Amino acid sequence: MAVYTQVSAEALSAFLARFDVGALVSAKGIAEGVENSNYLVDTTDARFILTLYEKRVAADDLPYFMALLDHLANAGNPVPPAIPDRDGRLIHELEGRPACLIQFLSGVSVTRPTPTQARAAAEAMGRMHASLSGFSLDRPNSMGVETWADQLARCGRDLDGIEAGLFDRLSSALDRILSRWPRHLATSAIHADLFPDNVLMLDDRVTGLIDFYFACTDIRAYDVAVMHGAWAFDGTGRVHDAEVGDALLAGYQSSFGLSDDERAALPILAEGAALRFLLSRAWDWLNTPADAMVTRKDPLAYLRRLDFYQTHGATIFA
Ligand SMILES: Nc1ncnc2c1ncn2[C@@H]1O[C@H](COP(=O)(O)OP(=O)(O)OP(=O)(O)O)[C@@H](O)[C@H]1O
Ligand SMILES: N[C@@H](CCO)C(=O)O
Repeated sequence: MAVYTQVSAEALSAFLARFDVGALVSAKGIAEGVENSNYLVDTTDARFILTLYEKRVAADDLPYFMALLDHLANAGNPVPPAIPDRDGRLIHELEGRPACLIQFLSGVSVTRPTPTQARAAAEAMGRMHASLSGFSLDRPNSMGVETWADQLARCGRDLDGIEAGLFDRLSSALDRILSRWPRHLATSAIHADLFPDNVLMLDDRVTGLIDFYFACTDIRAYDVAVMHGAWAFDGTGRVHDAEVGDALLAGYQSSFGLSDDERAALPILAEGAALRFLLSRAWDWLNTPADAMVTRKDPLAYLRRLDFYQTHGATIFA
């Protein structure tokens, strides 16, 4: 569940009174998501998402995220901008937390994307990248390549409790990735976490790209690599779905495209993306009690992707 901070009806009514959005009708906590507290809020005028930012989202980063969403929404991308209050403010405080009232988008996230849905989602990512060429704000990637050595070190030999030999395997994977990382490729603002649960769809149409709280400046083609790892495998990471992977690349190509250098770098970018999610999941695995309310995500599902990309990356991205 993801409602860490309870909001009283009184506090919510007073909060909504700062906006031109009508009066409170109902508010329900949303179970999905693990990072922030989200509520579905209905008013006499419309439906909204209320997000209270918990500890993983730094309040100082919110202006960047909100500017990015605003830029993308103005360029016609299906992303949910924050609603300004009567004074034009986007970022507020509620129940002691930074909070934003966000446009509600219809659609549901798919759990097992079809090739057609994957193609549509990657097309939407390509259009987003096209819109970001004029976006000038910067945010370093807090989970980027420069952080992986520290993340590996802080997990340390505890990794071997997840799987025997894991620390050594990841140390050599990291060496391999760092020595080949394509630092020369074009950078841009990227989403950096465009998993199926962050894409809302109605049938085969993308109605929303959400959860921009890892967005940052990084190698643009890395966004494609993250998406490939998240979409083109089953949840365990054991089964690679080549049709979905090919559809993703075709969709991205049709709306934005990869240069020859970017395409050639996809295998190592995909290894890096697999290591990034492996490390964050492993840290959470080691530091979240097994009986916590939040479901821990399996780090080994990303070890399997890492192995797959090391063995087959050059072939599948050829
Ligand atoms: N703008 C929106 N319109 C409609 N539904 C939304 C919107 N934003 C979020 N949601 C719903 O709330 C859920 C949680 O949102 P989100 O993924 O942003 O949460 P999070 O806690 O940051 O999660 P994560 O674990 O994915 O980082 C989504 O799965 C979706 O169902
Ligand atoms: N999408 C991430 C969690 C949020 O970053 C994962 O599945 O590990």
